[in-house]
Amino acid sequence: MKCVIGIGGVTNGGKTTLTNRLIKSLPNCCVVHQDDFFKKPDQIEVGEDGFRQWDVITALDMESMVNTIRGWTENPVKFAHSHGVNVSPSTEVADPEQQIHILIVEGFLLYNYKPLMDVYNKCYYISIPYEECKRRRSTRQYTVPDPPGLFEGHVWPMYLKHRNEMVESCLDIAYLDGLKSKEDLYSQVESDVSVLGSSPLAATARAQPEINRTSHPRGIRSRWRNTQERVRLPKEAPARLPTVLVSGLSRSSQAVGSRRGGRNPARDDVSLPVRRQVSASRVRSEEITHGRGTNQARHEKPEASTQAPTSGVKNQGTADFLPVKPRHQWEWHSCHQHYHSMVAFSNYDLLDVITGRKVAEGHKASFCLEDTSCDPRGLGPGCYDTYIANIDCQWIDITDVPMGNYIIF
Ligand SMILES: Nc1ncnc2c1ncn2[C@@H]1O[C@H](COP(=O)(O)OP(=O)(O)O)[C@@H](O)[C@H]1O
Ligand SMILES: NC(=O)c1ccc[n+]([C@@H]2O[C@H](COP(=O)(O)O)[C@@H](O)[C@H]2O)c1
Repeated sequence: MKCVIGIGGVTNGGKTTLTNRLIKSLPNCCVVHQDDFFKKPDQIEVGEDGFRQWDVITALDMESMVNTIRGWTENPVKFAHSHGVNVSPSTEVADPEQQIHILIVEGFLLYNYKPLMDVYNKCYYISIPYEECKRRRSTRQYTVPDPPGLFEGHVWPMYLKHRNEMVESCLDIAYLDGLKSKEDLYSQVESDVSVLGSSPLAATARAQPEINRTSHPRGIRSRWRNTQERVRLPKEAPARLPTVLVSGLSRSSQAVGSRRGGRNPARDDVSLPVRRQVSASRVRSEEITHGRGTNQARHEKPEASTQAPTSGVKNQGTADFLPVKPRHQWEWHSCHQHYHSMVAFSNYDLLDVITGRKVAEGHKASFCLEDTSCDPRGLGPGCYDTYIANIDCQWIDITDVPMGNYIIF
């Protein structure tokens, strides 16, 4: 029986500490650290904000990480041997399917990479508040030290962005409060894991004294994904789908494309990211024009509003990024004074910079996505489209938002 446990969470939340404690007590337990898959500094892009973009998925060699996890899935005993992990003697001889094998995958961006989403039998996510995170981070030495302002300007905004995306992905995640003591966090996870020991498949593992089988609250068992299912990983590295880059921040869209001009049988599967950070720019109180009064009309600009910043959308993939709707179905938007080929491309909300709480909601922004630089049909590979900030109807109503520091997501 194989079981993959994800220990995800904010930087310095205590992921490594918890993982190290677990591997000491769990039988036949291997670990994959996401940090080991960071690309070299010269391969990390520098954003418009001047910071190296360490906290985005493209800073990591995720294909290599998937391959490593696949290696464990295919032969956990061999994997354990090659990683210096002792396996219990009975495991050496018995049918591997009748033994417990655990893999802990630990990292800050575990649940934002589609090929890995189905891999976990159990997902944990550790959070700590902004001030504590900043404090812990200030004492940490990474291979490349943090330049001044990186935490506030890049690390934390990216954490909020990815956490929001993760929440929207509806993965079944158990949230852990990283302010709890190290021992409390360990006990909480260990009591979940001990459920494994009571599974009929784990009969042989029951004899192992190092699993402390504490009683567990009702219902926890059902929160485990079926560990008898085989861990699913893509057979090959994911195809290079059209990927779009917005304002220097990239994330794979889940779009399936075709060669330019060709038929695209999967067009209706094109699912665009509905939420995208357009910039980590801070909306300072003095930048917000405050006026009272409400204005609920959908396309009427309220007295107090802030405008979404300019966003550039670039197709970084190798296939076309095409609208789902044919041209005759595109809608004329009088507010923007142009046609829209897709209803909802992005959604800008205003979040409190520290708590990440949504304080004001922008409406869904639709786009027509035509090449600014190349051909006027969709976005070809390497082409981009720009939506400048002064295009109307990209505002967020901040009439009822108190003065403060916010991020537009
Ligand atoms: N539960 C906890 N309470 C207080 N400090 C903790 C806790 N867990 C970890 N730490 C401390 O926080 C720092 C970061 O921990 P680490 O496990 O390396 O975090 P991560 O792997 O999530 O980046 C370390 O100094 C560690 O000792
Ligand atoms: N390991 C490295 O090479 C390296 C370099 C620069 C920054 N980082 C930082 O590592 C963090 C993720 O790791 P932790 O979750 O262990 O803190 C990211 O926030 C990133 O900024 C790592």
